Amino acid sequence: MPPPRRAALRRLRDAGGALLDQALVVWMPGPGSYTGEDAAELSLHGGRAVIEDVAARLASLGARPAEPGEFTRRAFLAGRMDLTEAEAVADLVAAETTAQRRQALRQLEGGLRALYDGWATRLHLMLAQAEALIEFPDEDLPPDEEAGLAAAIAALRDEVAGHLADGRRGERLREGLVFAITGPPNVGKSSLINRLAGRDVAIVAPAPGTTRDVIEARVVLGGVPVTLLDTAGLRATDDPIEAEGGRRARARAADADLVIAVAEADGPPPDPAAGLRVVNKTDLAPAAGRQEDVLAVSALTGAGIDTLVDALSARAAALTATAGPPMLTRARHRAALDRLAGCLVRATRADLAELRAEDLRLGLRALGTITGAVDVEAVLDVVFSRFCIGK
Ligand SMILES: Nc1nc2c(ncn2[C@@H]2O[C@H](COP(=O)(O)OP(=O)(O)OP(=O)(O)O)[C@@H](O)[C@H]2O)c(=O)[nH]1
Ligand SMILES: [K+]
Ligand SMILES: [Mg+2]
Repeated sequence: MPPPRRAALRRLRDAGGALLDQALVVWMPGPGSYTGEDAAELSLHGGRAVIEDVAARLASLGARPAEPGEFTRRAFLAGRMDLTEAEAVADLVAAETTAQRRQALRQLEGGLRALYDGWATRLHLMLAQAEALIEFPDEDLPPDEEAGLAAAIAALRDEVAGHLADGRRGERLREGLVFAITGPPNVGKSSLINRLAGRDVAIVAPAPGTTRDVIEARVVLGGVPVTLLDTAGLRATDDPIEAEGGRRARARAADADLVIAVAEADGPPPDPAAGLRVVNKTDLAPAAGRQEDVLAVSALTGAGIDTLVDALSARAAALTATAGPPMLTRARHRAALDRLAGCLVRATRADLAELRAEDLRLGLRALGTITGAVDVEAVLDVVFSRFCIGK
């Protein structure tokens, strides 16, 4: 082995002494390693045979391949990170865009951990106070103890509520957004998705009712991964296949983060209820695009497409803007914080001091499941099963 944390070139050999590869070898003794345990890293020439033969030799020496997320799981169990930081590792590995990478790194650096640990410290303090008020109701506690506790619980209740009311911006950035293109048949929805995706994802044809299935294209807008959906044109129809297309279009649009309603330049205007309104085919009727808050484009000539991309990028950025305090990034966190918020609301209204203390205790438990401070076994498999193998 080379000296600790120094890369050195070494010859790797099989059981009979035959050369397997030349490799860079790094030896990282615990506890100062990623998992806290002794670890060695081999940088091999990447060929399949090299990797298989070296892996077989390592297996014959007693090693086995890691489970998904096993290295990070061990790092968590060794106390080198909390669960929010472990999840940030998975997010960092999966990050497709700069904004996602930044959010993951911020969480890996302990942004969420600091916030939640701070809340846990305050809850512990409140719980101690609440219990003191049960144990020694008439003794020499300062007279404003009761009022101070009530104010502290109310303040945390409001902070948690504020953190939850973030428009799901952190989760949206982590998961990516969905923008659905909708409108009547033949207005050029498929032509538009092909323009925005920069490739031929959807069939374009002069006949109305061409698109039936929902067609997806992944793009990056404003640093955010966005799945664009092209949908069937909506109209009354006797054709059961087209009707099913319409049903799918409505269902997907209902779940989308943004609905882009498209209309034709010489037809009725786009749906006023949509998040973004576009008039297409302005090459045929140029005056039609001059309505307020409607973007005029031509999927055929490309006119106005840059402005549309800018508008979509601005929406994507606004839906995921994560300035200020660290953002909630996962449904798992949101579920636990919803429980905490409920406990705090009950604690502020509790008639009995004993019930108030119990609500604070339950709130602390809910918070602890996020960082991994309590109930660890129950959440570990959920967290680490989502990792890629090798991390
Ligand atoms: N002149 C002109 N024609 C366009 C424009 N955009 C699309 N078209 C044409 O309009 C017709 C319908 O386009 P599609 O993209 O298939 O329209 P769609 O809304 O997806 O249609 P359905 O899937 O049937 O609802 C095709 O013949 C296109 O070539 C445009 O900006 N200008
Ligand atoms: K069509
Ligand atoms: Mg279409």
